[in-house]
Amino acid sequence: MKLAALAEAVGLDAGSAAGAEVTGFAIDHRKVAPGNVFGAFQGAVVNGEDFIPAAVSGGAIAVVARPEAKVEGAAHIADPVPRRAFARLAAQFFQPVPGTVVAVTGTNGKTSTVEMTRQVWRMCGERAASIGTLGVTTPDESVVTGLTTPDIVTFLSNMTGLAREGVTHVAYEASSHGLSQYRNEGLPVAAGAFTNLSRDHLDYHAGMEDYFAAKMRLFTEVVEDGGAAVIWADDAWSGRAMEEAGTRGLRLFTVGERGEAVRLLSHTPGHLGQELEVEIAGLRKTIMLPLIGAYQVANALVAAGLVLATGGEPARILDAVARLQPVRGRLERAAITAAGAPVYVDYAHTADALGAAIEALRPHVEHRLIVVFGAGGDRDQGKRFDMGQMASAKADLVIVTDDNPRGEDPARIRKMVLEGAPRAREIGDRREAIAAAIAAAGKGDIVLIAGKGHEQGQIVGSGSDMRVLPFDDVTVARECAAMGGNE
Ligand SMILES: CC(=O)N[C@H]1[C@@H](OP(=O)(O)OP(=O)(O)OC[C@H]2O[C@@H](n3ccc(=O)[nH]c3=O)[C@H](O)[C@@H]2O)O[C@H](CO)[C@@H](O)[C@@H]1O[C@H](C)C(=O)N[C@@H](C)C(=O)N[C@H](CCC(=O)O)C(=O)O
Ligand SMILES: Nc1ncnc2c1ncn2[C@@H]1O[C@H](COP(=O)(O)OP(=O)(O)OP(=O)(O)O)[C@@H](O)[C@H]1O
Ligand SMILES: N[C@H](CCC[C@H](N)C(=O)O)C(=O)O
Ligand SMILES: [Mg+2]
Repeated sequence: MKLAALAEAVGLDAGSAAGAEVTGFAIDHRKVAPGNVFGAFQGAVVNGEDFIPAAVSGGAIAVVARPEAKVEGAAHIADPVPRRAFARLAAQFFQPVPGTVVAVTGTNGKTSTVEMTRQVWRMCGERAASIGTLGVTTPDESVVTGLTTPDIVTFLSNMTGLAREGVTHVAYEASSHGLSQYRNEGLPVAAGAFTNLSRDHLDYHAGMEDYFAAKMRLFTEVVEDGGAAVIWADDAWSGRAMEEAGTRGLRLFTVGERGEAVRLLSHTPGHLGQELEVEIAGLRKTIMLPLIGAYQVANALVAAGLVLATGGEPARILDAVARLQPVRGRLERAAITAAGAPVYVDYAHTADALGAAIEALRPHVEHRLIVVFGAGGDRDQGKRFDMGQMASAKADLVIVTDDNPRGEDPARIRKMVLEGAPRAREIGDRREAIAAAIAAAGKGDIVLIAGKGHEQGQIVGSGSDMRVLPFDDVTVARECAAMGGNE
């Protein structure tokens, strides 16, 4: 493919490299191959512009960079927002892509929603995939990727790979990091969904407004013209999200008790799931959702909204929602203790999520709800106090432990959590904390182990000292439950 053709399609000037043949795209100079276009971006750690000479010696024919960057020996495709220009240009190269692509943003519920969207599509007969924290899940396999949102080159090449495998429908997770770094876009996105907004990632974003603005790029820039916005209507930020989508002229699909496209009329928690009365595009039906917790209703219905917005049939969508399978590490029932107390593992790692996970279990608790959790190191510190406070307000026994301390002193992280939960027990070692919770649980109690969900390791140290110690909450819960005994 000639660079001129790719550039013209997105209104960029290929300059001296117009006639050159493009062989690929790279954002890391170490990955540049002859004939590649290099994206030089100012990053959080280093300035990619410093690697322009190395990229050119590696064979880059053109460099997408700010107008003020210095490029010699290759064409300079100058743009004040180089990450965006690069995404648009690269998307011209990575073809074909699946015909129906949707994205989900929000503080909590993205992974669950993309996974449920994939399931609903599959049950409606489509070849569907999802991309997010759990990796890439296709009709044939599931591949763990490590990051929720990969870099733009990996993202677009994954999309092309999926299209070549015959996947026609993809739901992907658009994190605020991914959105603010233009890591997941360029290709036509038919619909975007917003689940909710609450405090997280304020180590990276300047404040809640900045965090919200990053998420809103999904509606203001990423979704294609004439596309749809699916919005959970019952969140404090929903009104503003609707305004943003409305200003852009997107087709609005609101979901929830206040939703119009997908309205939740009632939900009654049962032992193994919940009865939902739902109205979707005028069709009213009562279904059994085979999952517990109000938050899973929200995610299931936003998934239904996405399928509806991309042409799904209401009756088939509701049948599919009634057959949804649990999402790994989201209120996953891991074990039953010797005393008969169920143990759940959940990925709640914000105060809001912790509240939602505890509330999900509350209707099933006869006696006490025991929660074990910690907070991640080298991440938003302000959420720690809030998480402590939420847990102590809503649970009966709180045990504060470690969760990926990374480069921080774990005792200091726990102290910050404990400031919000002064009556909590502190047990740093996560296995011991889980064992203590399980030993303390009697008949009628429920244990919730929060924060790690599907994660397979405890991340300790940073930089060259970083290690991932194998750790799986579900396995540890089972081992501790099998040991039996009360404290
Ligand atoms: C803070 C952050 O998000 N950093 C991400 C970001 O880095 P950056 O652009 O700021 O990169 P940088 O390291 O400063 O480098 C700047 C540029 O120079 C280039 N470079 C760098 C070094 C070199 O030798 N040569 C070179 O060319 C880099 O490729 C980059 O383009 O872009 C990189 C490539 O796209 C990401 O791998 C990296 O994620 C790091 C590893 C990370 O830990 N990110 C986490 C916080 C994250 O993004 N998490 C969210 C989940 C959040 C949620 O679920 O809510 C996610 O979406 O995964
Ligand atoms: N709709 C929701 N409302 C409130 N809390 C939720 C909702 N959905 C999920 N949660 C909570 O958030 C946790 C994480 O859910 P999920 O993995 O789907 O979210 P995510 O947005 O992908 O998270 P991450 O930002 O880490 O990728 C769940 O385990 C649950 O505790
Ligand atoms: N157990 C985890 C959850 C992190 C979720 C991730 N999406 C993020 O905040 O980047 C931690 O705090 O380390
Ligand atoms: Mg996720």
